[in-house]
Order: sequence, then structure tokens, then C-alpha cells
Amino acid sequence: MDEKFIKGIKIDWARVEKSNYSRNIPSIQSINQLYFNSNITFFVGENGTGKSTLLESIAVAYGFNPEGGNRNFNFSTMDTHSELHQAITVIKGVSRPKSNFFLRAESFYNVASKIEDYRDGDDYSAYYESYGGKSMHEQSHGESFLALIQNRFTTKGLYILDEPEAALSPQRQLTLLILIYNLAQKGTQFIIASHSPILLGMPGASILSFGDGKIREITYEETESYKVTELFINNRQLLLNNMLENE
Ligand SMILES: Nc1ncnc2c1ncn2[C@@H]1O[C@H](COP(=O)(O)OP(=O)(O)OP(=O)(O)O)[C@@H](O)[C@H]1O
Repeated sequence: MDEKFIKGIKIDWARVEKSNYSRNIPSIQSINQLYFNSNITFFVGENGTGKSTLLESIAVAYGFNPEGGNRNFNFSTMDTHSELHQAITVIKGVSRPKSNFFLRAESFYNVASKIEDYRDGDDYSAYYESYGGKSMHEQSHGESFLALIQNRFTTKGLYILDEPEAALSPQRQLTLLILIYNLAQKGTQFIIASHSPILLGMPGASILSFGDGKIREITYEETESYKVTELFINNRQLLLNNMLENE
């Protein structure tokens, strides 16, 4: 098994201010350390259970800009991130990733704008070639998101993704699943927060649940995303009758 670029993290809670909101998130509060055993790790759990907070803190502790981009991106349009990153030590593997990116669906527009700013004087068409042949802003949200991943993500890279499914159709989520799977087979590491019952079905991935006030490994079939989707598809009429009657 190949070594991970981020083998794990340690949190020194003494370095987190008493007033910081991350102290009120039970799942994150419950850990002092966390290890990544697979090339693909998913963070799953109900809304508000702390996935984005931990993901972003790991990304920032590693050196990424909190809004996303690669480690050279340095801009800010908002200041809502927690200070948890200051207390996180990233346990790095021996080798360094060939490329890296932190992608958040919610601030992708700003990252796309920065990609244009960082063109560095290259001819537009040559530059856009590596982002799918067009300006990110001239593609749909889903198209540009996928173009970035298809064109910039490499083998032996490190990618931290927050809800990458947000802009993608189920079909494109399958495309993304294949892309991620193939890159992971070639030594790329992914840490991904997701609710997608499609992406979470990734073979060989480790799934960390943030529910019940702790962080623990669960199977695909134990995820709420799988359970609720399966229940809904197989019992749609019955469920709808019950739910709508009780309104
Ligand atoms: N900037 C902030 N200031 C104060 N509290 C915050 C801030 N950002 C998030 N929180 C709170 O921290 C908790 C965890 O939020 P977080 O965004 O990490 O959840 P999540 O699991 O990623 O949710 P989702 O699935 O909806 O993306 C929530 O209760 C949220 O209200």
C-alpha cells in the first residue's frame, strides 16, 4: 500500500480559543487525532455535523487558501472560517504531491475568477486548454467544475473536495466517481465531504461518519445517504402517502 501525502492529523485543543465555534461541534470535539487509511476518505453526516469545518481546517493547516484553489492561491472574499486550523498538525508522508487543489462547491465561482487572474500573461486559448478549452465562466457550473477536475487533477496528487457533487447531474457524478477512482489507483489522495449516494459507493474508500457526536468508520450501506435514497426509491409511493398525510 502506498503512503499517503496526508497520513493523519492531530488537534491540540489547548490552542483553540474557548469561544471558537468548533468547540461546540461534538464530532470534532471528540477527537485528538485522525488517520487516513485509504487513498479516498469520505466525510459523511447530517448537515451541521462539522464535515466542512474539519475539512477546511485540514486544508488550511496544510497550506491551502480557505476559499479553495491550489497552494499558490492567495485571496479572500469572506472571513467565516474557524481558527481550528491553528491547532491542527498535519502528519505528512515522505513524498510531496505532484499537484494539489482544495475545491469547495460554495466558493467555486471565486476560484474560477482567480484562475483567470492567475493566467500569468499566457495566451488565453493556450491557458484555457488546460481548463477544458474555455473560460470557466463561459461553462455551466457543473461543466466548469468537472473540466477543472478532468484537466488539472493528476496522478500522485492531493485533493480536498467539499461536496463536489453539488453542481453535477447523477450522470456526471458517475463520471467523477470513475475519475477519482482511477486517480486514486495511481497514488492520488482524496479527502472528500459528500452527501452523494453515488460518490459514496466508491470501491475501496474509507467512510468516516460525523454523526452521534463522534467520528467513526462506517460502511456504504450504513450511510444515511444510501439508506434514505434506497428507502425513497423502493417505497416512494408509500413514503409520500405517509409523509404528506401527516403534514
Ligand atoms: N463561521 C461560522 N461561525 C459560527 N458557527 C459556524 C460557522 N460555520 C459553521 N458553523 C456551525 O458549525 C457547525 C458545523 O458546520 P459545518 O459547515 O462544518 O457542517 P457540515 O457537516 O459541513 O454541514 P453541511 O453538510 O450542511 O455542509 C454548524 O452547526 C454550523 O452552524
